Amino acid sequence: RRLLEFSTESPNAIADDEFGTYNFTSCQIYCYGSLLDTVQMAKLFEDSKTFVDMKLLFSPQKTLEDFDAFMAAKNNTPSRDEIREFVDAHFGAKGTELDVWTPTDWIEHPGFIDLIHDPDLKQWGVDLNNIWKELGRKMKDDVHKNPDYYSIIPVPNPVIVPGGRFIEFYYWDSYWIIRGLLHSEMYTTARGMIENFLSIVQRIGFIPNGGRVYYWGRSQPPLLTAMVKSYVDFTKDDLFAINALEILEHEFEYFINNNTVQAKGHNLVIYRDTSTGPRPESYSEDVETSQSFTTKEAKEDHYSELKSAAESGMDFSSRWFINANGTNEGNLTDAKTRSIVPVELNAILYWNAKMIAEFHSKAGNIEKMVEYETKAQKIQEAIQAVLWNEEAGCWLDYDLINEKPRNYFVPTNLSPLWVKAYNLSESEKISASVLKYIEANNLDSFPGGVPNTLYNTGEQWDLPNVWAPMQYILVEGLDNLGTPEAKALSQRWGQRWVKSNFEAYRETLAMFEKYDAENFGGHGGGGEYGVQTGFGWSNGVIIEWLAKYGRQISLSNTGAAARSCRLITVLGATAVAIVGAFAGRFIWRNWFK
Ligand SMILES: OC[C@H]1O[C@H](O[C@H]2O[C@H](CO)[C@@H](O)[C@H](O)[C@H]2O)[C@H](O)[C@@H](O)[C@@H]1O
Repeated sequence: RRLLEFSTESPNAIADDEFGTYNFTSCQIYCYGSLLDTVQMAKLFEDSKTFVDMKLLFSPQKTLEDFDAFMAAKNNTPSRDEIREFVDAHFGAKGTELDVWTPTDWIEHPGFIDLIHDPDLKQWGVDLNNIWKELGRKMKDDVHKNPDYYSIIPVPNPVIVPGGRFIEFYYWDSYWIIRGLLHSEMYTTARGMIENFLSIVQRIGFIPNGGRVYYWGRSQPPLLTAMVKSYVDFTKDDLFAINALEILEHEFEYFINNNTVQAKGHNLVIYRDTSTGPRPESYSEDVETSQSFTTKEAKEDHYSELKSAAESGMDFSSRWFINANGTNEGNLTDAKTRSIVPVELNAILYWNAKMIAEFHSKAGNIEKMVEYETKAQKIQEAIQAVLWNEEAGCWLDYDLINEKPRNYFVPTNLSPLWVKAYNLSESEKISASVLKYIEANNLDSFPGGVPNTLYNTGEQWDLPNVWAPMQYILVEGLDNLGTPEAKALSQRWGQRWVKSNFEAYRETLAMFEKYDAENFGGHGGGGEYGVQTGFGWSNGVIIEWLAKYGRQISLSNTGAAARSCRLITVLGATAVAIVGAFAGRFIWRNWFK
């Protein structure tokens, strides 16, 4: 059963038989249509996202009427300056719907700071904890009163945003942000963000990619249940999870019902998108890459592949390219996201089913617990049968077009370790295979972290870029595996990531959205927008790992050696002083008395 039906009358109206209907009126302006096309193709702004984040000065209806009149008056061919005048007269500045917000539960000295020994890292922990105050955003009351005037999706509680051009919540980013907040003991802010997501599933049926109506056709890796689990692990508030169960099940079923495909006789899940047209926030960029396609259908397919890649969170990457030869070489026109079964999405859904089963067990709903354990079991079997690759010694994405595994490294190939989506009794064997895979792909040879792929295309989710969530999946996955070798590598990679992020911070006083695998302390680049700072998930991962490794990491051996020397000097001086005092007393007593 498809839970969500997209109404044909108004493509942005989402009718969900269990969770109500939600209609983004402002989608007529921000998601599709002639106004969006005219303005975005005029390229008025350096960043295409700027226009779709601007506030409407009049109702969507009046704006559209004025636009029709404007186009008629200009013979449907207005100049760039005339379009700019229209925009100036009808739109206000971007981001005015949000106030910077100091989280009310922010504290100056959360306990994790005391777990850090190195003084410079300790100060960095303090700085990172301070950054939450810069990334806090609260919606103005007017957003709730007049939502049609904005592209922002109204939510009840303030949020922590990623930073830079990303001034609204992002779905999967929020998982690492929330874990960071929990380590910073900001339980109310974390809970508020989770409640926003729960309210969104209730209103819309699923969680869009980010907090703007123009993301309405796509989600991101579904980590809401894991956010709830993190909150409960920190606060022991089981009731919070139990009360959320209906909504968590709904999100799980949404993915299963809308994204399932068949591979080798098993049900597995892919990324996909349900909207039409180019990405509103990168409109002209998508129109440009669509030029190589001649028919309207082919262009639409291309847009869907790009938006499905955005649903994966890895926009963009050679991971999603399938060229005519069935390999990953190519460019965005080769994107075939919907034909690739991604390891992590299936692993995350397995994890969701396990966590939902666990929450049902806490609630005493035994039948439901068994139901979700069974669902988890089925997904695990499918992952093992289709995605595990004995020859490579790792899990691999699966190409549905050429019916073959895609033997290209992506950190997500190891994501089943992170969520324990494998037969735990085989940990020793899997550990040996995976460590061989890591060696064979030379993954330990990069000073700045494990890159996202081994192929440099200039896209931001390719070599040499390294991303915090991916380091997290690798490091926590290897740690979970539990063998001494896997644990040792996990610790080394985790500590290296902390040191390399610190080096970048020491030089620039900034936290970056992505880093550079080839340069210790270097930040990332490439893709369709400049590298952003802030930055939610990078801060979250570092705070968690400062708490985890803070007692062990020292920034430099030189520093450690200097401190040891100082200690020896002090001890030596004390010893000399004591011996001297005894000698003095001896001489005084025996010679002078
Ligand atoms: O505007 C281009 C794209 O920007 C976003 O993607 C990137 O930033 C997100 C926020 O940090 C992150 O979740 C995503 O993984 C990044 O690739 C946005 O999510 C895309 O939909 C958008 O097209």
